[in-house]
Amino acid sequence: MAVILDGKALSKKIRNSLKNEVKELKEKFGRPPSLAVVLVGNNPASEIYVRNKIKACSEVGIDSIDRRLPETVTQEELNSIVKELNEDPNVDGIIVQLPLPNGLSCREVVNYISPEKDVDGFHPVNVGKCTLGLYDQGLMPCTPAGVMKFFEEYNIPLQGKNAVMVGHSNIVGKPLANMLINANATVSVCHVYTKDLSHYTRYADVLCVATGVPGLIKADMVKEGAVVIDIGISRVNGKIVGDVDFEGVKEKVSAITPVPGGVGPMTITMLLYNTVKAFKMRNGI
Ligand SMILES: Nc1nc2c(c(=O)[nH]1)N[C@@H](CN(C=O)c1ccc(C(=O)N[C@@H](CCC(=O)O)C(=O)O)cc1)CN2
Ligand SMILES: [Mg+2]
Repeated sequence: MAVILDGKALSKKIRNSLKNEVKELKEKFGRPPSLAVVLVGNNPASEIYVRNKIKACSEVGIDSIDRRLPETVTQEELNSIVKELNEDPNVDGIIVQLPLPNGLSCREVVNYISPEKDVDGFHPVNVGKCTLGLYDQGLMPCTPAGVMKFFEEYNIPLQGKNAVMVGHSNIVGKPLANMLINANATVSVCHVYTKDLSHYTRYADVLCVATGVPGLIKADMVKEGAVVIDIGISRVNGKIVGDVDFEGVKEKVSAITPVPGGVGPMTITMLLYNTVKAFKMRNGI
């Protein structure tokens, strides 16, 4: 029987300890950590994620600033709002919810965020620190950092294991592949152009999948006893599903994340974690 890697339970545990830490920081510094969330336009999924982030902040005592901007905002206006937030001493973390509407460059605006307030870990300075394994010196991207927390919590060894990352996005695939390399796994990165995907996936002791293709990974594509991390989220007939055929694959593997309730909640938990970390780093602790 596979162990179901429970992102809700792990999130609860981390959020409880953050709540205590936030209380102490507030007593010591006179204000709690604060997160600014910038949302452009009205993508319904983004609105839900932003609402969940703000609610999660308030549950642990983190202040939040909700900046809603119309779809018609220009790149210059968006950049200058980020600049304002960079200069606001009472703001510790800044995120720009993705995806942005067509015509706005995500890379340009992310490059405007001060690296020390970049709690998504998307700025090139933080990407560099992630690649170098300098985790304590910067802010690491939330979803990959959340995945690494599963390995820690469930004592899943990585050293010398064959790890396969399916998906090479800047926000998940590339940083997670680097974190796995830093943990001394032997890492292969596959993506939409990979020929014979199952040649790689069948070889994986640890299989991480972040493609957004529902049900891409079937039972015959995974190794017996593997650990499977499903980072995909799609809506199929109103139901939220991952990239892995959970029902089939769970019979064969030693551990697997469900969707929903696996990696998703950890993304928001690590955002809270990074906001507290940014506050502490900005206050010299
Ligand atoms: N600026 C950012 N934009 C985006 C990020 C990000 O980390 N930073 N990641 C995704 C969306 N995302 C957070 O923003 C996110 C996605 C999913 C979940 C989550 O908890 N999923 C639940 C299911 C929730 C549902 O859809 O009902 C789960 O898997 O259990 C949290 C955060 C893209 N944009
Ligand atoms: Mg994410």
